[in-house]
Amino acid sequence: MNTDNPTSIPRVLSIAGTDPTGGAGIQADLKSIAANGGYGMAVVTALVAQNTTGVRSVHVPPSSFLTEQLDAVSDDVAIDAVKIGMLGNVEIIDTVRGWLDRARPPIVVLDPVMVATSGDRLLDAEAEAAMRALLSRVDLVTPNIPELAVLAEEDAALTWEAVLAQATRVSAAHSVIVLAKGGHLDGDAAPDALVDASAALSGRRTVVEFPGRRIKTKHTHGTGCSLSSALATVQPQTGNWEKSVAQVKAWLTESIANGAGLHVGHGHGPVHHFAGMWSRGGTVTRSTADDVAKKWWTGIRSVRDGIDALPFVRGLGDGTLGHDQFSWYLAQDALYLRDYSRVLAHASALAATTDEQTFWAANAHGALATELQLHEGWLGPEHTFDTPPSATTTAYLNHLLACAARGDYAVLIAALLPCFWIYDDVGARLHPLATPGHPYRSWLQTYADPQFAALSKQAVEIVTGLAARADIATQQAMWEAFRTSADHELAFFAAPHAAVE
Ligand SMILES: Nc1ncnc2c1ncn2[C@@H]1O[C@H](COP(=O)(O)OP(=O)(O)OP(=O)(O)O)[C@@H](O)[C@H]1O
Ligand SMILES: Cc1ncc(COP(=O)(O)O)c(N)n1
Repeated sequence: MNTDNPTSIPRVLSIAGTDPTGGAGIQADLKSIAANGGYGMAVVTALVAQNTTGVRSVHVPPSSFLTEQLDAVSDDVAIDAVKIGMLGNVEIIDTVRGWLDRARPPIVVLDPVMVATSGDRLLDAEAEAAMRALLSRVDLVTPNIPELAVLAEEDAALTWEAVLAQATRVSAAHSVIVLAKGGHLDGDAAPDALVDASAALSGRRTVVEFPGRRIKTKHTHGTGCSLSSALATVQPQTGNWEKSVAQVKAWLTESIANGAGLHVGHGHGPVHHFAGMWSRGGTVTRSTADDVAKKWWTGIRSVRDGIDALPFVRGLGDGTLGHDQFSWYLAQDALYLRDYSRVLAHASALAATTDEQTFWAANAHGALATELQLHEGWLGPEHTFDTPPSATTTAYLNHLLACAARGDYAVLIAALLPCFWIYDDVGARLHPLATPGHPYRSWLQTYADPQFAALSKQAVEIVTGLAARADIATQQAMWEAFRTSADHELAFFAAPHAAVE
């Protein structure tokens, strides 16, 4: 693993030929790298006029220009892994080998491209020895069955057992890990195997097999390119070739299975590199926590305006609120706080992280130790719970307790949020009105507590952060729970004037 990379996004360079139809070569590599979580870069060895039916011609730029491209990347960018694909001829192989010796990238995967799926040669016959010589500079080589035979200087293996034996000889002769690929086998299986003659794989085994089912499709153009570039991307993330192959094979199998759905070309079409990502993650840019916060806050604007316009809130601000109404409100609020604290404790019990567990537990404690104590100061400790709960108080608490009982953490904390956020917002407007002589001065002054504002901010961050990461259905359920609590907040502030003349 490259410890110099301050992010978890590996910077992966593909050195390969082109495919203007996007299914193989650097075009496939860049898609594979992106699909597997890497930042893709590409240096072109050869421009290939090809499509899904075959190769028409190959243009190889001067090797000095290849050197310039390679140096342009390595002079500037820290490279975490390199994937090497089509090299074409001896001069290109030598140029890339010289650059590998200078740049010394930490991980090198070689797909020894020799013949395209269409049967067209992509490597000069006389370059095969140079390709073998390159093996000592790479960590992993990914030959298909015919390419493995060329590397072994033997005839092509006819059975999977013969493939594994041949791969073992190549691994031993060139001190390289071989990923032997069964894509060219007949039958229902499409196995692959990591073969390391130095037995450095886990359990000191020489061969680790990855069984696979053959998908009935003709759309396998670029599978080798996609596999090798995905491995170069995943290996810096796992640091373990067995894990990397298992992960990449699962991704590639899904991508092969969905290739036909792309309807690209009349021959061997490409694989669908983003099949899994698009179907499960979607292509729409997801909302950030800030976006969710803005959307929810705007969504309850009418509730907030309604609260500001209530005689209770206005009267509390200008001091005209009747004492009976204020006492009635305090008594209901005390009842509310007692169960609200229980629901906060429930959120703490369900929290996925200890930070959030602590946050909700601390607020459960705060609701009793700080807020309820304040009410006792006004009502008298012995009378705090004298009053029966009003229908409004019961309705609000039932909503919170039901969310707790259903046990969905995301929905529960969304339901708890309005009590932080709306209270903090109303308080910010009320506390400057605490002028000397105001009958509720000491009450209004409690709204000025910067600690509560900080807790409210933190609650907003936790809830909207979770909503931003949640799937659409959960996000919708969170919004519903949040909006319902906001409606209960409005009803709660309206209730004193309905109950007391
Ligand atoms: N029909 C298939 N079903 C499932 N997996 C397959 C199929 N064909 C190839 N694979 C897998 O795709 C990867 C590439 O294998 P393959 O042996 O075809 O390499 P390749 O010939 O170098 O590929 P390319 O088509 O790019 O030349 C391997 O993991 C292999 O198991
Ligand atoms: C530039 C380039 N590199 C590699 C391949 C092999 O891929 P496939 O065997 O699937 O055609 C290719 N066709 N073109």
